[in-house]
Amino acid sequence: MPDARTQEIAAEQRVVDRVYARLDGMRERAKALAAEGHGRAAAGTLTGLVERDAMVHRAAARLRSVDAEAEGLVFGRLDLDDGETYHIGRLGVRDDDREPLLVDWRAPAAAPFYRATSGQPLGVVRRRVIICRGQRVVDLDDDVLSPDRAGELQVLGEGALLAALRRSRGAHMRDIVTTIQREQDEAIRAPARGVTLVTGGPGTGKTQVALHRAAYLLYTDRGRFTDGRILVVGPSTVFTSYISRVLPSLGEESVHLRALGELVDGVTATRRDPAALAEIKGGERMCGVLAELMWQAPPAAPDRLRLVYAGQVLTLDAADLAAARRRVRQRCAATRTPPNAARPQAVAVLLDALWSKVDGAHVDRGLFVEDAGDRPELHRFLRAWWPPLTPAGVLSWLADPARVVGLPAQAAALLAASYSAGRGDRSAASSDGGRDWSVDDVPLLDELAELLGEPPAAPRAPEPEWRLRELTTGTRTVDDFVISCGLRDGWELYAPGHPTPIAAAGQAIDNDAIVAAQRWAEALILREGHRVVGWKDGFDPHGEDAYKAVLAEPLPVQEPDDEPPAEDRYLHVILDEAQDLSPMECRMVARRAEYASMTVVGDLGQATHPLAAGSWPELLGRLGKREVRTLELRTGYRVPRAIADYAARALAPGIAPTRSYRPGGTLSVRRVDDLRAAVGEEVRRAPRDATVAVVVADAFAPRVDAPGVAVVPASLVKGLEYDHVVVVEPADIVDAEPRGLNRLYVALTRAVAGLVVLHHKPLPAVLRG
Ligand SMILES: Nc1ncnc2c1ncn2[C@@H]1O[C@H](COP(=O)(O)OP(=O)(O)OP(=O)(O)O)[C@@H](O)[C@H]1O
Repeated sequence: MPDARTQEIAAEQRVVDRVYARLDGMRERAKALAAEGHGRAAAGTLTGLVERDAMVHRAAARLRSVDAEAEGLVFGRLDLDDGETYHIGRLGVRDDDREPLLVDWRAPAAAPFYRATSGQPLGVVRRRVIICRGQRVVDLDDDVLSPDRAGELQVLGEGALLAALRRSRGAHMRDIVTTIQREQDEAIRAPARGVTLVTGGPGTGKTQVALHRAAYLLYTDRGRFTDGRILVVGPSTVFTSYISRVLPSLGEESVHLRALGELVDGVTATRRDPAALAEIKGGERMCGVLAELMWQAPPAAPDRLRLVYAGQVLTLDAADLAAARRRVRQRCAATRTPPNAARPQAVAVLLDALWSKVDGAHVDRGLFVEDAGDRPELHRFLRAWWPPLTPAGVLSWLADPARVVGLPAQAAALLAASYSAGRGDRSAASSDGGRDWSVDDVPLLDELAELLGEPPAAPRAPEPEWRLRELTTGTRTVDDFVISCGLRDGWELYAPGHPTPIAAAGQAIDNDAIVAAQRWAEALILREGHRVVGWKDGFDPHGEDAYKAVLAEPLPVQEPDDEPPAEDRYLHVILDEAQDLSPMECRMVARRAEYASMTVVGDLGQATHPLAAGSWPELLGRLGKREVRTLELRTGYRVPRAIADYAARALAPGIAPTRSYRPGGTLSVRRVDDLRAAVGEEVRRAPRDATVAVVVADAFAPRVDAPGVAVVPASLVKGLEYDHVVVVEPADIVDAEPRGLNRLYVALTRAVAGLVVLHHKPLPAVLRG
């Protein structure tokens, strides 16, 4: 006779088997639907159901393939005081009669699984965590909620939580859907609108909350948020790669996950600049530097323009051209025209400047403008003097310190040096590929993209002929389009409301060939946004020799779209490690969050950027967001108590240390003579299947690097965790940058099981004693 526990496991196994059998049925239905092609496109509930089945099936198939080790689809059960029971899983599955077999963990009915305590049972009498390996139930963990245990239970599903915490780290973060804790659940299920700020110390699950929240939002409003409308931003590509499996393991893939260095299309920046440079590039003063820079002459711009007109050689020298460039900028400032849309202004200013060089009152200005404005040599000159600009091209100009306007000389020199020496490419015309941009450059590229405007798709045609050739025969307007055999040879086309012809066909069309003239007029009318539906004879009230009146109707007008293009628009932006954003990075994120609600996640105690905001209101102000609901996570699940207490010595004053839930952990602090040898020894000593990281000051990394040792520069360790961490020479980490102590705090809070601190120099004062 099997014992009670074995029987319970067998009962849960039957439920799990039913769920998988049902999923197989859904797969068959989805396959049949695909085989029928689009024949079943008819709308209706049945189609809706089949679509949903196909979607659930796809998600389930994905869940199974993500991670062979993943806990199964079914992981929980709630027994309620009214006798009802629910099984809870990674997605919702219904049986043939539409009765729920499995409740999605994000559904309201599943909320008590993460919220009920003995003090506040929410109708729950028992919460059960079902532990599966694939499709097999291997264990159960029950919480019986009863009033006499009120106040006793600190965490939900303690057995399952401890088991989860004991599992060794893999290369990727795993989801926590079976063991989400109450305060985490409140943050995950907070309403989507406005700004939700989630704060908490290292290891309190902020990143997990951010990712589970993305999955939650997709569940609650899939119609709105699906197809890449949620953006998750992390600090580095190492970090985004580390967390990249969590959402797929929750069955969700349509979220955009990007590191800060990847927010601008076509750029993948992974390198960070040293603090002094990051401080210059991250400051809002750079907006002014860039706004000045983009109006400067491109490095390859010619400094002389020569044009022969009516036997005269007209020349604009470097000073004339510099003055012309200033005038173009003035004209553009008045109309807020960006440089990439300013070619017409550049043409007009150059023609003005050339006209000022023409000698003789007998020359007609209109004829001069018409002739000179059409000259190929003028347009060749313009292509080099006013080329379309790319953000990458313009940013590279900063390699010349003389171009940096608005920064002290020392900062300008430092900035310029970062773009020379093979970094970047000074040519505006070349493609952006292959440049070694730093993460700190990306907001500058983004800013420039906005300032420069889109380059015109094709070179602008010179001023239309008809505008330059206005007739002086007095005012006439017509009610319809009219082609008229005009005062001069050839045909003229009049448009309703225009006192002068909008086009003249000159000699090119034979006056007798009316059909040819009509075809010519038709093409122009179409360009004006009208369609010709017929021709009729009439008479010209103005008395020209011959005429044809045209019947035309407007082309359907496309309603202007108030909303920006869909691909530019995120509806929710989740920002992890937000404490570290510079003002320029905030501007870059704010552009993407203009139409979005936000979840901002971070820990001021881990702020390492020299320009990091001093408070959350300051950071939210930089993001242009105000209304905010704040949720704080207070319990740490990563760092064992002994290590957390030691790390807290490096915590900035005024910030409360995190209460650690994780048991165990070892800490060792040693002074050694040979750091390299000691590091090697520590790495060899670590358990075979454990993840190990050696964290060192960035500049020190090459000296420790040795075969088999995973050396992580301190600047890249944020957000990551390892079973064992060896922190090498804390004094170097602290001395490397203005917020070195915060950096050290980050490094000391990465270990899940063991922390070893190795030093040769004296320890920083806060760690002594
Ligand atoms: N409810 C939970 N159940 C199981 N594990 C959890 C839970 N909450 C957090 N963890 C684990 O704790 C570790 C830290 O989580 P996470 O990285 O999300 O914390 P964080 O607050 O973002 O940390 P940091 O600020 O250092 O980046 C992870 O291994 C995570 O899986």
